Amino acid sequence: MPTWWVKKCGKTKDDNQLLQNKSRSVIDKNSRGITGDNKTSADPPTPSRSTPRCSREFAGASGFSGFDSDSTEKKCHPLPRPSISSFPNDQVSGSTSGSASVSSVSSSGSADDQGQLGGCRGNGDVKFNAAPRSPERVSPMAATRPTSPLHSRLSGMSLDSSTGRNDDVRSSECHRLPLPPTSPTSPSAVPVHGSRIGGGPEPSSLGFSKWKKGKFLGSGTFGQVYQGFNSEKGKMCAIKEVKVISDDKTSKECLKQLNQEINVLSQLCHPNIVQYYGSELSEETLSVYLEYVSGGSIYKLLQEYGPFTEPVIQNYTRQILAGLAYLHGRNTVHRDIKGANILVDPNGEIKLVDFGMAKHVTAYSTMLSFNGSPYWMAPEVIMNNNGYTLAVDVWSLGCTILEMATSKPPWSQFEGVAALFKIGNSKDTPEIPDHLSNDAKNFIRLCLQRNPALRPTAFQLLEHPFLRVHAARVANTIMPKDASPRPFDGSCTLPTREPYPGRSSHENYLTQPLAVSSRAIKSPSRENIRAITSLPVSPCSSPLRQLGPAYKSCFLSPPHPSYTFPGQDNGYSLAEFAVSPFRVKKDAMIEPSSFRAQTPNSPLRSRLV
Ligand SMILES: Nc1ncnc2c1ncn2[C@@H]1O[C@H](COP(=O)(O)OP(=O)(O)OP(=O)(O)O)[C@@H](O)[C@H]1O
Repeated sequence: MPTWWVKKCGKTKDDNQLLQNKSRSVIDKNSRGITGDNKTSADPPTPSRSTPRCSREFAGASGFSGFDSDSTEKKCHPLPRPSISSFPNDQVSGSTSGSASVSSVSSSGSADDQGQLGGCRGNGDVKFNAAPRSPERVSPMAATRPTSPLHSRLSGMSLDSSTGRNDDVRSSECHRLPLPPTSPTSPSAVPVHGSRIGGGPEPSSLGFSKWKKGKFLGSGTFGQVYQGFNSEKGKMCAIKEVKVISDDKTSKECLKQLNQEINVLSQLCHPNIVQYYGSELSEETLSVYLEYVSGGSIYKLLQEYGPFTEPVIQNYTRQILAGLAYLHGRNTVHRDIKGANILVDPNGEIKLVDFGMAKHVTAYSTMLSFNGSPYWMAPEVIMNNNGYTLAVDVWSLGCTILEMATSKPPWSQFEGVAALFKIGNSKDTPEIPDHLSNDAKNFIRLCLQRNPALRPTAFQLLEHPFLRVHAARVANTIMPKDASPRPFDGSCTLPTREPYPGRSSHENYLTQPLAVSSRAIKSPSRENIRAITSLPVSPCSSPLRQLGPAYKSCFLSPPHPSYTFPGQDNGYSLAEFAVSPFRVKKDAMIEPSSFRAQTPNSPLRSRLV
C-alpha cells in the first residue's frame, strides 16, 4: 500500500482533511455530471479554478522560476521541429467538418465536459500528483534532456520536455500559425507546419491576424477553448488559450501544462488525434491552434443521448485504439483517456484531445506521478509503487468502453476516495453490462486486468474480434465512392509504407491510421476492410444514428475463425488471448514490460498532495 494511502487512512489530520476535500469535490462533480448540469453559457467563465490540477509535478519545488517580463512583443512561440516533415491534410477535414455543424457547438459545445464524474479537476479529474520532481528522480536521460522549446518569456519555467527528444528542439524557431487550407487537394492547403521544415518565418508571414477568436466552446482545467475562424478562407479551428500573468502560480502552471500539450501534439499526426496547427505567445496569452472538432466529446454525447449501442462502441473503440497505437508507437502515454477527452466529429470520426498529461516514456524514466481522472485511473497509477507504463491507457480505454456502454465510468457508484480504493486496492473488477456481446466483454476484461503486464497492447487489441466484427460489418456496407472527404492515408501525409526509416516494418505499420495485422494485409478482403473502415462516414458511426435504418442495414459477420478455440464458447479466454501466438508475434510487438523502468527501491513513494 502506498505511503499516501496509509496517510489517507487516518495517519494525519491534514491529510484526512485534504482527502475529504478531494472526496467532496468528487461528489460535487458526480452530482453535476450525472444530472447533466452542464454549463452552456456562450461566455467564457471567469477562471475560477484557482488551482488547476492538483499536481505535484507543477507545484514541485523545482517548478517555475518566473517569467522574463521584459519581453512584451507579440511573438510566435518557438516550438520543436517535429520529426515528421510532411504536413497532414487533416486540418482540411477538421476545418471542413467544423464548418458543417457550427450550430451543434453553439448548443452543446459550451463546457460540455464540465460536469462529469471526478475529482478536483474542472471536469471531474483528480490531478494530484504523487511524486514531486526531485533530484532522486532524475533519470539518466536528464543530463541530455533538451531545452524545453519555450518562448523566452517562459524559459524560466524549467519544464521538462514532455517528449524528451533532443532532435525536436530548435528554440530559435517560431512555430508558424496556420493559414487555413484552401481546398482538400491543393498543396497550398498545407502551410501550417511550414516552419517545421524551413527556418523560422518572419512574424509578419505567420498569419496571426488571420484567425479570429470566436465563441467560447468550453473551459478546461488549464484554459479556455474558443472557436477560431479565418474570415479570408472561411475555415475554423479551436483556440486553446491560457492567460499569461506574471508572478501568478496558477497561470504558470497552466502555461506549463499547455506547453506540455504543445510539445506532444506538435509531433503527432494521425486522423484520430486532434491536429495541432500552431501556437502563439502574446503579451497576455498563450494560444494553441487546433483542429476544430464540432461534434463534442463522447462524454457530452452520452449525457445528451444516453449509452451507445455496441456497433457504435466498436467503431469508436477501434478509432481510439488506432490513435493510441500511434501514440504508443512513439512511446508516448496519454494518461487521461476518458470520454471527455475524446471528441467526435459530425461524421463519427474520433479525435483524441487533451495531451496536457501526455508523457514520453523512455527506458530510463518511470512515471510515478499520480495523474489522471480517478474513475479511469489504472490501479498501478493509484498504488504507484513501481511506476507505470503505456498500459495505463489500455486500462483507461476499458473504463471508457464501459462509460460508452453505460454513460458512467466503472465504480461511479463510489465516491472519490472509495473509488480510488476500489480500483487501487481491491481485487474487484468493474461490473460489465450483460447486454454486451461476449467479444465486448472479453475485450473489456483484457483491458481491465490489474496486472499491467498482462494487458494487451493497443496494437494487439486492434486485432481483437470485438473490433474485427465491426470492420467486417463496415466492409460489407456499400459506401458511396466519395463518402470520405479524404483518402485512406487520411489526413496525414505520413508515408504509409516507410515513414520512419530504420524502424521495423511493424513499427511503421503502427503509424497507419488503422492497425491491420500483416496477416490481414495479405488478404485481399482485409485490404478491402482496411480501406473502407478508414472512411470517416460510416452508417454505424454516429451515435445519433444508432437506431436508424442505416444501422439495421449493417451486415453482421461472424467472428474471425482464427479466434475460435476448441471447447470455448466464443473463441478465447483471457489468458489465451494474452499469449496466443497467432495474435501476437512476441518479437514484433512492443511489450508493455519493455517500457517499464522499475525503481523498486526508489525512495519516492506516492503521496497525495
Ligand atoms: N479541438 C477542439 N475542437 C472543439 N472543441 C474542443 C476542442 N478542444 C477542446 N474542445 C472543447 O473545449 C472544452 C475545454 O477543453 P479542454 O481540453 O481545455 O478541457 P477539458 O478536457 O474539458 O478539461 P481538462 O483540461 O480539465 O481535462 C471542452 O468542452 C472540449 O470539448
